[in-house]
Amino acid sequence: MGQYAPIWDHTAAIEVTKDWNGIDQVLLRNSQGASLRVSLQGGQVTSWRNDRGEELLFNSSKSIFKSPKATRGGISVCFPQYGNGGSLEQLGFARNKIWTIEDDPPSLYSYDPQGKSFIDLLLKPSEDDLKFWPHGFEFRLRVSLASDGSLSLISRVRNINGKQFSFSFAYHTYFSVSDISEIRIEGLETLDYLDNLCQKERFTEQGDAITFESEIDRVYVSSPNRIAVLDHERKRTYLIRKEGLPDTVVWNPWDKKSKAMADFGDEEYKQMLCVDGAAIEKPITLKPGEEWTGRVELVVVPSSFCDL
Ligand SMILES: O=P(O)(O)OC[C@H]1O[C@@H](O)[C@H](O)[C@@H](O)[C@@H]1O
Repeated sequence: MGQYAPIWDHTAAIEVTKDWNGIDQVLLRNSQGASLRVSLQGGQVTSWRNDRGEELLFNSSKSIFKSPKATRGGISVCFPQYGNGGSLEQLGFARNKIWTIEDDPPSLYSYDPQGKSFIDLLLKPSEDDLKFWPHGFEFRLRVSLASDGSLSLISRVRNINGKQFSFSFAYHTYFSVSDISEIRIEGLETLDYLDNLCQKERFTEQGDAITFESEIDRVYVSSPNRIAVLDHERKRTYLIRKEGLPDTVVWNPWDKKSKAMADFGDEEYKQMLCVDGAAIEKPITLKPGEEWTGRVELVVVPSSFCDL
C-alpha cells in the first residue's frame, strides 16, 4: 500500500476501462488503497471502497446492467427532475445519458485538489433531449476521492439558454448498511418533511433520530448541511456534508410491497438506505448565463468519532 502523499498525482491514480456494455468507466484510487468507480453511463458512481477494500455503496444483486438506464444502487445524479411529478422520466434524464470526460473544465472556485484524485465529466443536451426539455445547459460533474478516502461530488449547472429555467436535483445515494432496523439518522430531528407516501403531505419529525421499522420515503426540507447515518453493527458512521442542497431525501422501500421493483431482491432492503442531498421543495432557477453549484462530501468515520 502506498505511503501518505500530501500532494497526490491525481493523473497517476486514474484508470479508464470498459464495462460490459462497452461504456467507459473511470477508476480513481488514493494513496491509501481506497477507490471509487464512476461510469460515463449517467455519471453514476457505482463503487466506493475504503482502504480495506470494503464496499460502502449498495448495489442490487438484481441490477439490470443494460444501457441506457441507471442501475439500482451507487450514486446517481438526478436532474432536471426528482420524483415522477413532472413530464420527464422519474428522477430526470441525466442519469440515463452518456456523459463525456472533460479534460480542461473551467476552474472551480474554492476547490483544493491537494491529495485528491478526481475526474471531470460533462453532459450537454442532445437534439432529442431538447425536444423533451427545451433548455440549453452545460452540466459539469467533478467526482473526487480524497487521501482520507472521502468522496465528493460537485455539480455545476450553467444556463446557456436565452431564457431562464428551473430544475430540481438530487444525489441519489444508496449507502450499504449492516441491517436497516439498526440504523439511526441524526441531524433531521424536529424538521418538516414532505411524505411521498402521503401525496407529499407536510409533517414535522417528532423523534430524536430517524429509525426504521417500515417503508420511509420523505423529503426533509431546509435540512442542516451535516447529517450522520450511524451503523452501530459495523461501528461506522457516514457523515454527509452538503452545500447548495437545502433538502435531504430519506428512502427505504422496506419489503417493496408498494413498489414493483424487478431489479431488487426480496430481502435487499435490509442492506440499503438512500439519503440524498437534494434541492426539491424549491426548484433552482437559473437566468441566462447563471451557474448553480451543488456539492456533497461523504466521509466515513468510526462511530465513536461521530461529530456533527
Ligand atoms: O428506483 P430508483 O430510481 O433508484 O429510485 C427509487 C426511489 O428513490 C427515492 O428517493 C424516491 O423518493 C422514491 O419514491 C423512489 O421510488
